[in-house]
Amino acid sequence: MPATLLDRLWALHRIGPAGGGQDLIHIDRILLHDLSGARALTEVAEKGYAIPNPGLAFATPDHAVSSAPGRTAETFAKGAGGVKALREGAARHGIRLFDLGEDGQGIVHVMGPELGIVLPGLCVICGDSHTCTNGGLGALAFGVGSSELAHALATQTLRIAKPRSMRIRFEGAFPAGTTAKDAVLAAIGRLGAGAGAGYAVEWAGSAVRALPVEARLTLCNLTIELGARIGFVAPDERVFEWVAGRDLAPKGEMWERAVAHWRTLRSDDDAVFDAEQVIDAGTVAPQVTWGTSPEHVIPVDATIPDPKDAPDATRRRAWEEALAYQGLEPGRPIAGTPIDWVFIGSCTNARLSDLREAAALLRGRRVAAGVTAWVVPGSVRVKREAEAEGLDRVFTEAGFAWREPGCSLCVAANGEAVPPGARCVSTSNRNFVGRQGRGARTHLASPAMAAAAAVAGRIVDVRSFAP
Ligand SMILES: CC(C)[C@H](C(=O)O)[C@@H](O)C(=O)O
Ligand code: SF4
Repeated sequence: MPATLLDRLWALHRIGPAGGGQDLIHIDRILLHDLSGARALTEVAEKGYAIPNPGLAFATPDHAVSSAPGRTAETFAKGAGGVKALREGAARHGIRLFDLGEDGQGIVHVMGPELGIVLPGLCVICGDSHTCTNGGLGALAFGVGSSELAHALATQTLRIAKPRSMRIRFEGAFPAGTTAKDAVLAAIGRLGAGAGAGYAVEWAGSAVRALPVEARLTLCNLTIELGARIGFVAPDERVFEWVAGRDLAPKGEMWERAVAHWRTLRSDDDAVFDAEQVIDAGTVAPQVTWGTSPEHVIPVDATIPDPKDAPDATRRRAWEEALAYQGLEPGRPIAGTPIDWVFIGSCTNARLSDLREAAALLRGRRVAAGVTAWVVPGSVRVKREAEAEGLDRVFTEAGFAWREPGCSLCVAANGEAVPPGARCVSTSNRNFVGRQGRGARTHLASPAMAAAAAVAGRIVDVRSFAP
């Protein structure tokens, strides 16, 4: 029987049937952050659970911590309780914590792959919907609730139904100026924000195989915005090279054995998927969202859609509401829309390669008057590596603020927010109503598009900006 990569990953972790159509599966790594991770550790304490394998869990604060230079857990007072619970729970059980100011701290989905906590083929959970990011390394990774986290901490298992399989292939080559962010936004735009519900998505095709590893993390990051909890790319030699030498990656003889195993993690050529989509990579232009769902996305050289053209009444109403919230008029080009803020950050686009792409656009240029522009590196490592290359100076000389690692304006859960009515081009993954602050208007785009917008003071086609 030909097998999909999902079949293989599932078979590697399935312990047996758990009733009700669910399986009991083994969990290899558990990641804990200052919101859901702190809640899970509190639940563990309340229920009196033991954590038999603390070496398989890792913690870091990222969500409700200030990104201001010199920040501590107390800088954002409302977040301090979560950080305290994370610290106390980690210390009590011997779970490794990458704390504020320490090497390794960062957005949980950035630091996990970076430190080799996440490896190809592992089953990874975190109390966070963007855990699917880790699929970029070929891991089976998904978000869970904090009670499930507590259960997994106590038992190293979870009950879950095997999802159906969907393959989305980008065939051909992406044009110049098109990034993984544009590819996944375009897929969500064409297929819809609910298209992946109930599926695990394997991102495949020649254009995906050609993507660098960090771009695959970006691609998988937005799988949840397509409605699928799980997304992955079959791991290949590029991934093994990227993982090699990381702090917790296997070494020596164990490395050789691991790579031999990882090479088996792929779908058979004749595997059959429950659903399959093929997108011509050559048709994907740089994207920008206009509305309040990631599916409200258009190529940057397109016009803002008219609700009259919506495919049904539900979407017509949604489009009208989105345009009203965003303060946009249908039928006008999205390029040229004046902006107030730019945010380069988040688990989508705050790795070193993302900062390099943005910095390449900014050398010798200045942020437009009236635009507030922030870079929030994804982790302490990203920040240090960027500083070693002088990227921080490129950003600050252009007029960007260079801040401390965390989620920051992606979710505005740390006291930082885009002001009401202000328009922000953001490299994050969600443009929901109020996501970046009450009344804030978000336009999702790639790091290069965000940098170009900062310089122009308006939404602009990155292809008209020669580096
Ligand atoms: C706060 C957290 C649980 C949440 C998530 O699950 O994704 C956040 O990270 C987000 O991106 O909205
Ligand atoms: S950066 Fe944004 S999307 Fe990623 S985990 Fe943090 S809040 Fe969620």
